[in-house]
Amino acid sequence: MSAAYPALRLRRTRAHAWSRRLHAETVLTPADLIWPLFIVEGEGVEEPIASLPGVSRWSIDGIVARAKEARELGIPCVALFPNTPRELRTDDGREALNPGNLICRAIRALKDAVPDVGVLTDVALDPYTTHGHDGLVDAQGYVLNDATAEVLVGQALTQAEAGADIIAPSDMMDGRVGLIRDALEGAGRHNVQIMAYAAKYASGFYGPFRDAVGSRGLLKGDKRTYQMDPANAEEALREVAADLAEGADSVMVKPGLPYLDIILRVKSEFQVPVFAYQVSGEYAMIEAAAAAGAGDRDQLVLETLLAFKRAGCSGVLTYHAAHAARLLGG
Ligand SMILES: NCc1[nH]cc(CCC(=O)O)c1CC(=O)O
Ligand SMILES: [Mg+2]
Repeated sequence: MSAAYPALRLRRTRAHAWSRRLHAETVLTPADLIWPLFIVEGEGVEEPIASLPGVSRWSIDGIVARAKEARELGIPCVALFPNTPRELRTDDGREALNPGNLICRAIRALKDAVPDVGVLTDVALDPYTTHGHDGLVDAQGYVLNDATAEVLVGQALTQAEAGADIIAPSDMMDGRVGLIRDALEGAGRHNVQIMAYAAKYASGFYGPFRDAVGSRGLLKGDKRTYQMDPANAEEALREVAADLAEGADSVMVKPGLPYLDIILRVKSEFQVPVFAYQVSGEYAMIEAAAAAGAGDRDQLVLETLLAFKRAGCSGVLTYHAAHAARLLGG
């Protein structure tokens, strides 16, 4: 028997609900959530995504409705991902630069109808290319860094001109954050933020997302020459340091749960706003577990989201955002 016992009873503060609330070290609120939304052409369209049960692609009117729902629920920001029509996808992804493309029309509609909800946009070419890669590929299929970064600058400016509040480069090219920051400053867009997908891993958890944006069947090979090796943690700190030095306002770790150690290390090393992306495969895993009766859905959702807060995140991108906000009384 320990000498401290019975004076030390850690169970004492857990004995009542009011006391557990009083002693909670971390809180999760709707304000911690960013809601990713998939856009499709048309009017009044909702297309359910089979590998992402409960998540749909919406035409722009539906996206506006979701953003109004976000505002009601206290969710501060939505993230947009277009499913570009197949005939507009090219080897060079040039549709990304079209000011009238699907995502730009959605941004304008949102900033017009729901200006007080933040709009985050993904910068990468994969929803626009015929090969499904995030950048330009050479004859050997290698994704070119500097040539891609140049196009991404144009994509970022196009989104910013349409009204995007947060530019989120998810491509993992070296140097692109600095180039995008310079271009935004040059265009007078001083208050457009950059949330860098700084530590983004070559993950098996992105499958349902690629269905959602329509790139899965197109993707040639994998993304291991630009996304990070899951074996590496120190390299994630270098990635974060580089993006911060280049002007990122916040950094992201992606996927989420398998990389909680990275979140913790990034937060302790840099003391900057860190976000996690609880990605599509993680969402699907929770839904599958709940459907199989392996766990209670609501509890799994709130417990995993709270874990990101505990690890040091300022917020989380999650497909469960609306559901979680409702559970939290938003
Ligand atoms: N640049 C593309 C991008 N932006 C966000 C995700 C994944 C998000 C998810 O799985 O929910 C991906 C997929 C990828 O890198 O292949
Ligand atoms: Mg980098």
